[in-house]
Amino acid sequence: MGVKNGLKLGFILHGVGRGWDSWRHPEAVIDGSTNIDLYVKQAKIAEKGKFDFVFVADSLHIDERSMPHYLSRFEPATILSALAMVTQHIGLVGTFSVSYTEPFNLARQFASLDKLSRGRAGWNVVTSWLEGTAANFSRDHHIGHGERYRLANEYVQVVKGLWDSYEPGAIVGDKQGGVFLKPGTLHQLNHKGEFFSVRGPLNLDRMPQGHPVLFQAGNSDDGRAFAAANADAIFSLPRNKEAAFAYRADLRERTAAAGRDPDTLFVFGGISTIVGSTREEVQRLSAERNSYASIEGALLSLGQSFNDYDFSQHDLDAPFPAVKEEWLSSSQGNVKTVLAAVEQDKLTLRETALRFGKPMDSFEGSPEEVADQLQDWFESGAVDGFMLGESLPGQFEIFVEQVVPILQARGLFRSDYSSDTLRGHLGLAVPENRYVAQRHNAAETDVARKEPANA
Ligand SMILES: Cc1cc2nc3c(=O)[nH]c(=O)nc-3n(C[C@H](O)[C@H](O)[C@H](O)COP(=O)(O)O)c2cc1C
Repeated sequence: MGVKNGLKLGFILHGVGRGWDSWRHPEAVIDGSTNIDLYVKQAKIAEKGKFDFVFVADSLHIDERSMPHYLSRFEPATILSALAMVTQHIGLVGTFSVSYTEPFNLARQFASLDKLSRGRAGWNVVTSWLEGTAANFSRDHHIGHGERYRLANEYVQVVKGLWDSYEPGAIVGDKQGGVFLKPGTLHQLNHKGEFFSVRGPLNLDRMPQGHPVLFQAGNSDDGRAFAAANADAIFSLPRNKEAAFAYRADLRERTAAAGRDPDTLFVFGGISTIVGSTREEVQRLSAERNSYASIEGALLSLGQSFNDYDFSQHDLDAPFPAVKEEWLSSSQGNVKTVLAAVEQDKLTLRETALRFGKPMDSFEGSPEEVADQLQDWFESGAVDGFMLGESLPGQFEIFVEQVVPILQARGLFRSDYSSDTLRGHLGLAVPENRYVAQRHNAAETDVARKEPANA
């Protein structure tokens, strides 16, 4: 099985824990989300397990009701740069919002991270879903949903243009000849569009991966269209295998319709695992995990996608509250999924919170049983890989020690890294610099004109 078609694994670094109540576990590290030792430890475990990447999620607005992990956490580029220095192979993926950054700054940050890590950077492109974010960035209003994705499309074109500012080998440093920069190899972008006006060039030469790997995580219609046009990978939170299969099939169709090879967009299903050596142990661990999930936490978690809506003001056992128009401007894909289920199954608020207001779903069982489920989803085309979150402290290490060797023995997952870059792990080509490509194309057209094919 080639690299490109092999199972792919990422791990989400979630400090104090994923969920509103996870911090109460006796082994949860209270300052975990700003604890460099914990991040280093987990990144090293992921690298020992030959994972493709670790992932640092982000958002830019909090209040007292935010998830504990969100309340105080590392800024992604900073922590990923630190992790680059203590790991050698693993990919380093971080979230950055197009709605609250400038393309020039972001292009520079990721080119820096790619150089620091020698080709391991990945950017999770998000548009930010929380209205309150605007007030942290000198704005009166958050940008509307459709406009956010229009902006995202233009933003990505700008950063890709900036990343191509330098042709490969532009800085020759010829001391004898007195030539530092090869003439004609540094280019201005001169972009003028609906949202951005950026001249360039970027003040950083070509990075090892050409462009970092692009991830995206919005699953609204606009989000999927954006991924199909621009991304190398997309995160999803599948509720079951059928839903995951339908989601990936939809993405593959959209990618082909956008004129791309569907095998170049990987779908990562977000799941966690509970691994035990006996059925009783699995049941005990599962009950332990559930004991750190309160209905209050579930309501807060549900509210997160609805622009942090406070569902606790409604009767838990009454039908789900009347839909508010503004919810669709928030995390639209998640909101539509929840509302469709509410409509179909006539759910009460409590039932909705219990179904959707929880951290990632889990695969549970012995190491072999968990490996079986991963294999089944992968081989039935429901996912290209998994984004693992930790269900209980210590479970990730158990996964690496007990499940990964089974996946390796079955030939599903790499036994060692065969590349040093994230693109290499995923089997993705390094994009050709646009100016070099233009010259290649012009040369080919020239040859074709001089040597017309025999009629
Ligand atoms: C595994 C996973 C990780 C995500 N990480 C982030 C993140 O770090 N920041 C963010 O704003 N959204 C993240 N999202 C996406 C949000 O949950 C949300 O769906 C999205 O921002 C809204 O996009 P949409 O309106 O296109 O659905 C993630 C989603 C998944 C499944």
